Amino acid sequence: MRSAKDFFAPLAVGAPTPVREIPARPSRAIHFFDPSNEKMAAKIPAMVGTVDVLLGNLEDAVKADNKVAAREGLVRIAQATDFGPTQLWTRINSLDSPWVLDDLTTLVPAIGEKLDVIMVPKVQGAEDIHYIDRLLAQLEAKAGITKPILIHAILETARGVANVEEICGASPRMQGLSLGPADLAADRKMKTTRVGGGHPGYLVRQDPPRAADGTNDINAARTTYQQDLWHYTIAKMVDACAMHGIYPYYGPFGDIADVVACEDQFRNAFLLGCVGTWSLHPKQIEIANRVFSPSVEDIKHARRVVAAMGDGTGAVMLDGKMEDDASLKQCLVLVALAEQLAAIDPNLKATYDAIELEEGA
Ligand SMILES: CC(C)(COP(=O)(O)OP(=O)(O)OC[C@H]1O[C@@H](n2cnc3c(N)ncnc32)[C@H](O)[C@@H]1OP(=O)(O)O)[C@@H](O)C(=O)NCCC(=O)NCCSC(=O)C[C@](C)(O)C(=O)O
Ligand SMILES: [Mg+2]
Repeated sequence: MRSAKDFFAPLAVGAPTPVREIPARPSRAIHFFDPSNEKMAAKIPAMVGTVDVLLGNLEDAVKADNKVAAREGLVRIAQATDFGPTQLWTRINSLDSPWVLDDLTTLVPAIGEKLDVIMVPKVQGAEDIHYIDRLLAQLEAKAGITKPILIHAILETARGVANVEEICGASPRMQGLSLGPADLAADRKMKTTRVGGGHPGYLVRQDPPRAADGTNDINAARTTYQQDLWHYTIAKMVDACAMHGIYPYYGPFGDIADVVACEDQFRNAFLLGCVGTWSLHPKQIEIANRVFSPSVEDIKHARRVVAAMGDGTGAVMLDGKMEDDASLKQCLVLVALAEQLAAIDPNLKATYDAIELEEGA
């Protein structure tokens, strides 16, 4: 374990000083593209400004034969594109793969100044983060990179989930975590065959009604309630991230056609504390942007509570409900998020500004 006083010292002579706080940059949708897919790659420059994060994916979903083309394609796109307010991330290959070392030694010197975050798949424990942390520092120092590249870990093994707290606290570069439901399901030996989302077999059934003779009528029709397979893991991620001042994200929803269930999963994650999710197809960006932006109703209510609470102490009644310091703090989370998003999204700013006008009228 590093001494607390050394935690924020660079891990290589000449590497940039680690950040003390992870910037709260909007990242409602992390949009995945395969830089070796020419049709997809051609669409990326025009997507700048329409999505918070563009992520060049080098790992799974890129064919083994295309790994080099994907890496080189990402370098070309990054060098040729002005990303403006949109962040550029990449997902490198896993640490045990034959490609990851070349991913890092190619990307950092070529586009290190443009890369905001490197997503590391299949992280098992703090040792994986320590390895990337030191290597990035060496590469940054060699290339003269001026701002540290941040690290995002995907939780997609049982060991990773068990070690989630030490992963979050392993480096000042840690930006956040995403759920990797497909690999995680396989590693845990869950009996599912999907990429994220629910399952009709994972349910709770209503108790049987009483029959006339006082016994349970187990043949009566009973409602079933589908449960969320991912609740435990997401909640665990959210706590670990909050504890370390970094950001939790949902992850992929593979049923691209089912936009309704996708929205439900995204909203569950938003309500539980996640700041964003992945988008695998352009149609998921709009869903993510909408779901991970506080609604007009929530902001209206939050601003009323802030106004009613005055100096922030005590308790007041609003619409028949008690509001106090703790509900005020929840409202301030929403108000702060709305302000961050309005700063980069003019449509949202206009929507939130209109609430103020309505209130002032
Ligand atoms: C699902 C696929 C195959 C459907 O691709 P398609 O071409 O069949 O779809 P489409 O509806 O026909 O596409 C319409 C248009 O949109 C384009 N397009 C389509 N997708 C994109 C995109 N992402 N970005 C930019 N453009 C895109 C596509 O090229 C096409 O262009 P066109 O109109 O000119 O013909 C395709 O969208 C895709 O490959 N998406 C990315 C998949 C991906 O990155 N998967 C890895 C992340 S999930 C994961 O790794 C799991 C995890 C965490 O590891 C774990 O749980 O363990
Ligand atoms: Mg995976």
